Amino acid sequence: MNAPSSPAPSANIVTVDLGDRAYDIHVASGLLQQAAQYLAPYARAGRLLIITDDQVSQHVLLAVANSLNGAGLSHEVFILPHGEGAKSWAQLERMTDWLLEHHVERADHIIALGGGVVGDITGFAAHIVKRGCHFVQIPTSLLAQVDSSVGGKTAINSGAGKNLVGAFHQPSLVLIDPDVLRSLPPRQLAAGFAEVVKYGLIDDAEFFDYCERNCAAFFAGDKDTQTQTIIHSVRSKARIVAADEKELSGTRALLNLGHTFGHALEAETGFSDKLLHGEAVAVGMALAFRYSARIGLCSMAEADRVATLLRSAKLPTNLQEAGAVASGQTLTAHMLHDKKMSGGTLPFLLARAIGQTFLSHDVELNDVAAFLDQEAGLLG
Ligand SMILES: NC(=O)c1ccc[n+]([C@@H]2O[C@H](COP(=O)([O-])OP(=O)(O)OC[C@H]3O[C@@H](n4cnc5c(N)ncnc54)[C@H](O)[C@@H]3O)[C@@H](O)[C@H]2O)c1
Ligand SMILES: O=C(O)C(=O)C[C@@H](O)[C@H](O)[C@H](O)COP(=O)(O)O
Ligand SMILES: [Zn+2]
Repeated sequence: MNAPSSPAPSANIVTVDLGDRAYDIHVASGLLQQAAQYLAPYARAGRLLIITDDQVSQHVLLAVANSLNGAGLSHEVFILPHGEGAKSWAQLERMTDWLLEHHVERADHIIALGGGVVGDITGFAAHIVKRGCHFVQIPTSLLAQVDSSVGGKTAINSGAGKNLVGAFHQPSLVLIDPDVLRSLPPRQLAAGFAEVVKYGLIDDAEFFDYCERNCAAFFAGDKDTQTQTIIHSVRSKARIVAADEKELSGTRALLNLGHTFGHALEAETGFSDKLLHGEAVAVGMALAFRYSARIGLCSMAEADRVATLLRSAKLPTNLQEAGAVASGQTLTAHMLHDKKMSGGTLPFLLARAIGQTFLSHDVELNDVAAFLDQEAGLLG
């Protein structure tokens, strides 16, 4: 069901154009105070099931709860522990048991209120409970607002690696209120900015310029800059997802820029708050550009420009800052679990310039390992 919702007068709406699974992303300041207006069509018998985490429940839940209460809608809340460790079989089992105890029905919409962790695991639970129900994304971290809430990649991590058990399952609606970023810790804001910069690096050099010019205002909390940045990012993501929903043609794989390196670093640091996903992606993108320079695809000046912007957002750009100084062989062993692996080879996202990323099928993993040894200072 794609229930109609009357947007707040000032809401910006971006549509993810996926035919009968199309949905809208509403972006507006103060949206959560009006959550009931958007969620009422999804409340079966006047009740909603909300999944959140133990930090978001302290900072954001009240605004949503007040809105629902004011509209006479009841809700039940399931609280995950915060952090990447919650994307686990154990938490998925707890969550699905809870949903079943609360008599979730196939036509129901579960509400994911939180960062990418809450969104990814809730989306996956929605995909499997009763062989598939629906969900609404209310992303509360910058990373979730600009990236994870859009596009329907849902997953948990497995012992073998990142996001290895999951499904494509699109949400029915995405509600983004930039105001909630006020309570987001600065380190988490920076982590989300890495995925923002990614859109510039993929195919939008002009947006990369915008990020350079507006980075200071963004981190100073300028509301207009933050809102425009979020809107531009979700437009990019919606466009790429609509072109290649299930990552079949290579277009959506562009969104994986920096992630082959990044996921290996997250695995090496134990999927913990030692290295956040966005931080791992920042290091991964800097590495992808330096590797592209090493093999003569782009200039080192271009790679330096990427690292400079990431550093000005206080993001790590090398293995030392990531706390993941490991041998090339160790890191490339993690990469063998990458979901892009095909026929025993791993395509890599490389770049000819800022805004000119492409999927290369010619990369030798041994050469990547040698590059990483050099980056780690293990070679002369
Ligand atoms: N599905 C996708 O397309 C996709 C895309 C990118 C990332 N991801 C996944 O998203 C996850 C990372 O997401 P994330 O960076 O949002 O991490 P997260 O969900 O752990 O949230 C970051 C932290 O901020 C807290 N938080 C969130 N919103 C807050 C707010 N408004 N105020 C105060 N605290 C708040 C959370 O409790 C958490 O501690 C990773 O697992 C990554 O793999 C998925
Ligand atoms: O939506 C996509 O497609 C992405 O690749 C977005 C990434 O930022 C995100 O981290 C995604 O989960 C990584 O995809 P995966 O397929 O490698 O798990
Ligand atoms: Zn990512």
